Amino acid sequence: TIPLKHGAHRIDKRTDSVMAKWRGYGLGQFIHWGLYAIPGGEWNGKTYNGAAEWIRSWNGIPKSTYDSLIYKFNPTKFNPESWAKTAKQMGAKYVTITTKHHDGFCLWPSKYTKYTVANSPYKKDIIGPLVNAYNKEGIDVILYFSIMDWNQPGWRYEIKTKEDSIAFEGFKKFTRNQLLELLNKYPTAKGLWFDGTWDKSWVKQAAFADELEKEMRALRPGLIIGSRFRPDDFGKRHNDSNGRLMGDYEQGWERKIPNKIEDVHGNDWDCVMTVPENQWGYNKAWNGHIKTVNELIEMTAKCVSLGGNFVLNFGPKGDGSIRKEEIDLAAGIGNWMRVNNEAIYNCQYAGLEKQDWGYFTGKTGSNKVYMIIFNVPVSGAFRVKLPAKTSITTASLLEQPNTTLKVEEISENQYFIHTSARADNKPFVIVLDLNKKAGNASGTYEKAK
Ligand SMILES: COc1ccc([C@H]2[C@H](O)[C@H](O)[C@H](C)N2C)cc1
Repeated sequence: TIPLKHGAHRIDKRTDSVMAKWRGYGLGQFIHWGLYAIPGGEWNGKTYNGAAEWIRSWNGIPKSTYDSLIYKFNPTKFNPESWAKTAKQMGAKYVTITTKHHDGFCLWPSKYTKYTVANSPYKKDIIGPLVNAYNKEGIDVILYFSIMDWNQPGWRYEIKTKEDSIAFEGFKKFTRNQLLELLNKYPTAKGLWFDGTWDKSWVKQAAFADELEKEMRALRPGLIIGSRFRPDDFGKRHNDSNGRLMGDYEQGWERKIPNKIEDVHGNDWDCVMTVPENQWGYNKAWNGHIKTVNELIEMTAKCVSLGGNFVLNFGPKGDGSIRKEEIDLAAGIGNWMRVNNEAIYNCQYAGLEKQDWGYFTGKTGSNKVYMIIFNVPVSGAFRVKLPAKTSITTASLLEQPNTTLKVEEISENQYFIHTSARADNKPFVIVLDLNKKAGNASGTYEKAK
């Protein structure tokens, strides 16, 4: 291996209780909210074709015009309790909230810049009431923070001159100040979700980022920081130059889901997903394919079946209300989660061979395996293949626990589970009680060779 001073500092998954709780969340909510929600992807009757939260980078709106949107930020319909209730009803166990996106506008009254809610007509802190409202609903909060900050004069895409490096040193101090400010102002935040760390300037800051990460972890023991924060000695991100994961979980699954367990490389991970193809901030038009409740339930099941969490993004409007389509999706997902969340919460990769009818999830530390069914075979029988010396004690419908299902042994460790035809076309769950934990002895997946 290549000797690194600032590579991964931990080889395997974290084993502490804070991370174990994160591992079991299953379903989360992402909130992208800021000045970009005011234009909502359009300006002067023209539509911006990129992601709405990137509209400042479009030549359809002058940068100074965008920056003066701070004087229009007055979300009269902002109601943190109703946002938190929507997430609770959906079944989200954690929420990731943008404190500052790339445009540099801070949703908290930061002492280190004027470009915050404090200098908007709204005046008040947004992050504090959101953290409190979500925590009151029993939902943990992760703070999204963009290192790249288009509002900061000291930010540089690349450090070319002496002047650049002096300016960037000031920017690094500013960044550290804001991060410590966030951790001190919102002590119940469980983690930080970093973004905007791909620029040439930042990937040269291995030592600074390593020091800062250590300082934040010391300030907030148990803090969860993903793979997208710091570069290693050679500027490698997400995985260091020895292929080891930086941070506590893989953040690379953005709008994509792994297809097989080998793709996960034995890491913790979450998938952050947009409802349209690629819009995080509020976008009026919402062109193209808008994902349905069933699609989103299947994405949740697929993520949990491969040992990850699924985090669905909401883009509240500039006035602070959440659009009806998102409210309806949250309600639809919640209706399914209310009945079936036992197959999602505190479940992991079951270590069983994937079958066409859907996804296996395994209850952490138990012999229970769930079959989340999306494709009913024309035969009506659901194939299950178990490792050697593992057998099915009982099979039942999660929604009707006392109905045992017929289990037909086909051959050594292969079975057909039979169920009667179902009226609705909703995904459903079969629960298997096995005679011992599925997969390998530890029930968790061995690191990919
Ligand atoms: C360079 O292409 C990018 C960079 C950052 C993003 C941001 C999005 O604005 C959103 O915040 C997402 C989580 N993040 C990766 C999207 C595309």
